[in-house]
Amino acid sequence: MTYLLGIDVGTGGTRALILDESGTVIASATSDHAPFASPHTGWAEQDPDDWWRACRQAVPRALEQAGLQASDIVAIGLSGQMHGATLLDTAGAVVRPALIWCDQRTQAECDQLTERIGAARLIELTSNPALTGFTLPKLLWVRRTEPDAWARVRHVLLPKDYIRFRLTGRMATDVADASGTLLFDVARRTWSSEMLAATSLPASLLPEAFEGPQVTGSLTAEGAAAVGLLAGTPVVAGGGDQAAGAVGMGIVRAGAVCATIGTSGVVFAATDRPALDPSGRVHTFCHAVPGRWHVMGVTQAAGLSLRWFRDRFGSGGSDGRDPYERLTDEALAVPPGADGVLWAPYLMGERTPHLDASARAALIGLAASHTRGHVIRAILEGVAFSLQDSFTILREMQVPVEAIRLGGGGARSALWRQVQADVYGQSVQTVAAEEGAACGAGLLAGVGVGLWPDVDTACDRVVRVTSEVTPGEGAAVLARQYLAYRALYPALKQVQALLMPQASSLQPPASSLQPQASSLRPEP
Ligand SMILES: Nc1ncnc2c1ncn2[C@@H]1O[C@H](COP(=O)(O)OP(=O)(O)O)[C@@H](O)[C@H]1O
Ligand SMILES: O=C(CO)[C@@H](O)[C@H](O)COP(=O)(O)O
Repeated sequence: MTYLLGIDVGTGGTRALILDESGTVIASATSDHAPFASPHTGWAEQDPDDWWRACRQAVPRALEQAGLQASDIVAIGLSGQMHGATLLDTAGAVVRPALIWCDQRTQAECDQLTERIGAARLIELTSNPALTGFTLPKLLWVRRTEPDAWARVRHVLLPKDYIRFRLTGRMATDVADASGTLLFDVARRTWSSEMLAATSLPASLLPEAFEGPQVTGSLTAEGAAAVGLLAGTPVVAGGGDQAAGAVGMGIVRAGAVCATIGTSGVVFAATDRPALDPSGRVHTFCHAVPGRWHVMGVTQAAGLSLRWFRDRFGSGGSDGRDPYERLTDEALAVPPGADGVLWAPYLMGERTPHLDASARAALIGLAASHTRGHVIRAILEGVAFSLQDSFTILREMQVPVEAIRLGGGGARSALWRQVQADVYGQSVQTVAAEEGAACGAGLLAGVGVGLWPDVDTACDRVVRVTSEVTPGEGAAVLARQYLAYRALYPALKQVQALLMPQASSLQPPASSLQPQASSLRPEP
C-alpha cells in the first residue's frame, strides 16, 4: 500500500492529512497557529516560522496516528491560505511578519493601482480588480512604508510555498494561488510582465508557477528530517486553499459549486474558461485542475464571526465538548430568523459584494428578551446571507449552480448546514473528507505521481457524498430576512461615515507606487 500526504497551511492552523491509495483519509492531525496579530485596526500578520513549527508538529502526529513509516508516503501536496506576502531575503530568511489575506491596510495602494493602470486594463491583465487582500498591494505598502525592510527583500512567497521552500529548498507556486497576487495573467496562466513593469518590480522576486499536479521538487535531507519523512519524496505544486479544497470536494467541472466556511467564507464555482464579473465583485482565478478556471466570492469573516463570538463572549461552559457545538446548541432553541436579530459579518471589512475594506460588522434588532442563542443564530444566518450574495452574483453572471457542496469547519454543524440550505434555497451536500483543502492537496499529489491519470478521475474515484440537506421550514422566513440583510449595508455605510469619517485612517497617505531610492533592485 502507498500513501499520500496533504498539508494545508490554514489561518488557524496547519493540518497534515494522510490518504491511502483508494483516497480514504486514514489520519489527520492539526497544529494550531498563534492567532494572527492585529496591531492596528484592519491589520493582520502572522509569523511564517510559526507555520513551519506547526507543520513540523502536524506531519509526525499524522504519521504516528496512521501507524506508518516514513517510506510509506510516496508524494506530498501543499495547500494554504491565499494572498499572504511572505518576504524573504537573499538567504531565504523571513524579513518581517507576513501580511496575510485578511489584512486591509492597503486601500491607498489599491486606489493608486486602479488610477494608474486603469480599472478595465487591470481586469484585462489579471482578470481581477485591485483589492486590499491581494498580494501586490501588500508588497507596495511595505515598499512605501518600510523601505529598510523592503531593501532586504529578494523573494516573495505565498504561505504554503514558504513551507515548500523549507521542505524542498525550491521556490515555486501553483497557478491557482498565483492568481490571487494581482501579478498573474490568469487567462494565460503565467506571470504578467506588464504588471511587473507597471509597478517596477523585478520578475526575480517571484517563484516559478506550476499546474496543481506538477512535481515542483523533492524533500531535502534537512526538510525530511524536520517532518520525519524520507529525503527525495516528491512534492507537487498543489493549490491555494480554495482551489485545493474544491478538488477535495469534487468541484472540478462546470456546474459544481462549493460553499466553504473556514475563517473566511467562499462560494467557489468551477468554469471551463475565465468568467468575468465586470465589476470585479467575485474573483476569477485559475483552478488547480489544468486547463480550468474558477470564480469565487469571498466573505472576509465567516467562521471568524463565530470564532470572534466564542473568544470574546465565551462558549458557555467547560463540559469537555467542542466549544462550537455548545454555541450552536444554544442557537437551536431559537427559531429561523432569530426573532428579528440580524448580523452583518463585516469584522474585517468585506470583499464580495461590497469590496469595502472599511466596512464594519453590525448586530441589529436586539430587544431585552433576546438571548445569547439569538445572537449566535443571527451570526450563523448573517454569514449564510453574505454567502448568498455571492450566489446572487454567480446567477447574474450565468455561471451554472447545479450542485452545492459544503466545506470548512462550518460544515461540521448540522444547524449551519440547514441554515445554508434554507438561505440558498437549494439542497446542500457534504462529502466524506471534511478537511477538503488538505484532501485536495493529497489528491493532486496522487495525480502528480501517476496514481490517477488526471484530477477528474481522482475525484470521480475518491470523493463520496455523505449527506444531503434540503431547504426546510425556515426557508421562507430566511428569504424575507435576506431582504432586510440586503438593505443593511447601505444603511450601515451612512452610519459608518459618521463614526469613521476617515476610513483611510487604516494607513498613512500613499506617496507613490514607484520604489524609493533604498528599495529593491533586481538581483545582478
Ligand atoms: N463544530 C462546529 N460547529 C460550527 N462551526 C464550527 C465548528 N467547528 C469549526 N467551526 C467553524 O469553522 C471555523 C474554522 O474552520 P477551518 O476550516 O478549520 O478554518 P481555517 O482553515 O481558516 O483554519 C471556525 O472559526 C468556526 O467558525
Ligand atoms: O482569501 C481567501 C481566498 O481568497 C481565503 O480563503 C484565504 O485563503 C484563507 O482561507 P481560510 O483560512 O478561511 O481557509
